[in-house]
Amino acid sequence: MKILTAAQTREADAYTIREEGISSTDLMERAAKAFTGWFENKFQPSEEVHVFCGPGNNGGDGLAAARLLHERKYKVQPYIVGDVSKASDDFNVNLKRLPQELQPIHVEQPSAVPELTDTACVVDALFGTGLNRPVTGLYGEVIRKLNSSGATITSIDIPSGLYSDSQTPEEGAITRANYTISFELPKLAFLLPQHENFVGEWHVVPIGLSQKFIAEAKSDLYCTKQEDVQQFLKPRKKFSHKGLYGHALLLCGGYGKMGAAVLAARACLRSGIGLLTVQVPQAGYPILQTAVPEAMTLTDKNRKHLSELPLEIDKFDVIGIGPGIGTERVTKTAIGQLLATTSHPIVLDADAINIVGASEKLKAQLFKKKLIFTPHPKEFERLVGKVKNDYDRMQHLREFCQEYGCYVALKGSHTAIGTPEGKVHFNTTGNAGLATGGTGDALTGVITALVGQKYTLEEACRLGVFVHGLAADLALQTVGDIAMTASDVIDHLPRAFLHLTQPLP
Ligand SMILES: NC(=O)C1=CN([C@@H]2O[C@H](COP(=O)(O)OP(=O)(O)OC[C@H]3O[C@@H](n4cnc5c(N)ncnc54)[C@H](OP(=O)(O)O)[C@@H]3O)[C@@H](O)[C@H]2O)[C@@H](O)CC1
Ligand SMILES: [K+]
Repeated sequence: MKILTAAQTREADAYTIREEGISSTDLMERAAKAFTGWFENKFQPSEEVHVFCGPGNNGGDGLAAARLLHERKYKVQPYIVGDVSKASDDFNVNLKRLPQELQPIHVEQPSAVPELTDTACVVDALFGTGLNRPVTGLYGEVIRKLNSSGATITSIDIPSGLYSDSQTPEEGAITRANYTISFELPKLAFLLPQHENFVGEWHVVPIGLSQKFIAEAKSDLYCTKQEDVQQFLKPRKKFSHKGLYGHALLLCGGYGKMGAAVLAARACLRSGIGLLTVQVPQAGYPILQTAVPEAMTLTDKNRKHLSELPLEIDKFDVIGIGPGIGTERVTKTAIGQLLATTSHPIVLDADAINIVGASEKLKAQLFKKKLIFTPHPKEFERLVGKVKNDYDRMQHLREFCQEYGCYVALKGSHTAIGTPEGKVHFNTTGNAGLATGGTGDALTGVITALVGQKYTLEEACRLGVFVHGLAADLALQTVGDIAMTASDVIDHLPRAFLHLTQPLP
């Protein structure tokens, strides 16, 4: 699914109106119906609903929604905030459509906003994608009052004051929504962690914008949805054998961190790899052989740390390296050798990333190799330096991938996958249960397995991150996010793959 800018969304609206020959008022009615459809499923008619409308089409949506909710017997009070002498045409049409008994309160002073109780619902329709400067003055005061009220806030299209696709200036007030109901496509701002407290739980509702326009619109930004990964998921063939599904090598584990190797290995096996060899320091041999009997185990000559590469390294289809390896000198040397001597696709995680990030010499060896990095934000900063905010981080992600010709899965609640072409794919599965040790090791195993099965590096990243998050979402139903462990995620990988191959009810 593509992500468009606010300007492109306006063009999509205009194009749809032209192509379909419908009026902009009808499109607004569709949007308001899509919004109230969601709202009615969430809130009871017994709730009092306060709808705050600004002067543009977002305010027009608010007025239309107020009318529709009133018809469905909600106790609705619309508010018109600020000077609306230059309000949009569709705002004015919907103002006139308000029934006699639904008269709006005009808010010209912040004091006109009533004290709202914790049980009140607020619909925030002050500004949408037409926002063109930071929100200050009366509108800013109103937003601050709503934010501190304790009412449950649902924003129409986007929290008012939040810029859709660039950094909101510090002086601008932004609604802190509990829910955001966005039309047709998500906005880039929803996918960035710094906006979590403004956007709340977000949902996209379709309003029938032109699919032709969206397909042709230029964008490097995407959301990965289930139907996207299902398009390239490879079914298992009937007449197949393990040799067809790749032989992976995992270079993982260190003294006190053999668990990382166990988790990566178990996740790799649960993601369809044909054969798996794990090389661990000597101390890890009995652990691996006992905990993961399906994997072949090689031992390093070093008892505690990764210090060498296997002799027959060429026989492997893919190498995953990093979980639990530490940053000893001998390990740095082994990584230097790996980058210098092999042409394998390599998945680098954890301390493998830290080691590369700390050495200009190693970085110089990254160019034009088949590499996937899976850093969390701190590890990513070790690769690219300090970043200022989430937009800056995304810019660095694109530049790093373009410069080195590699893939980076930057982990977060919407993991962002950068590609050498400068595209970014945001993931849409996963939950807070993943914020626990070992889930990253599991992801390394999953992606390594997919590369081994000849998925392209881009497919392996997108499918790997998606299915790993989906496994966590399925685990959520039985263990919840507080108790979730990396092993729970791995244990749910089979159901996650099943869900993709034969969707469950
Ligand atoms: N197009 C369609 O058919 C459909 C559109 N839809 C809906 O329309 C929304 C976009 O509507 P929109 O383009 O009218 O912009 P919107 O966000 O309401 O605000 C513009 C107004 O705000 C003003 N203003 C801006 N910034 C300001 C500030 N900081 N402080 C104060 N004022 C500020 C600006 O005034 P001006 O800049 O002239 O002062 C102008 O009056 C979109 O999000 C979706 O909800 C759906 O119904 C589907 C069909
Ligand atoms: K809004």
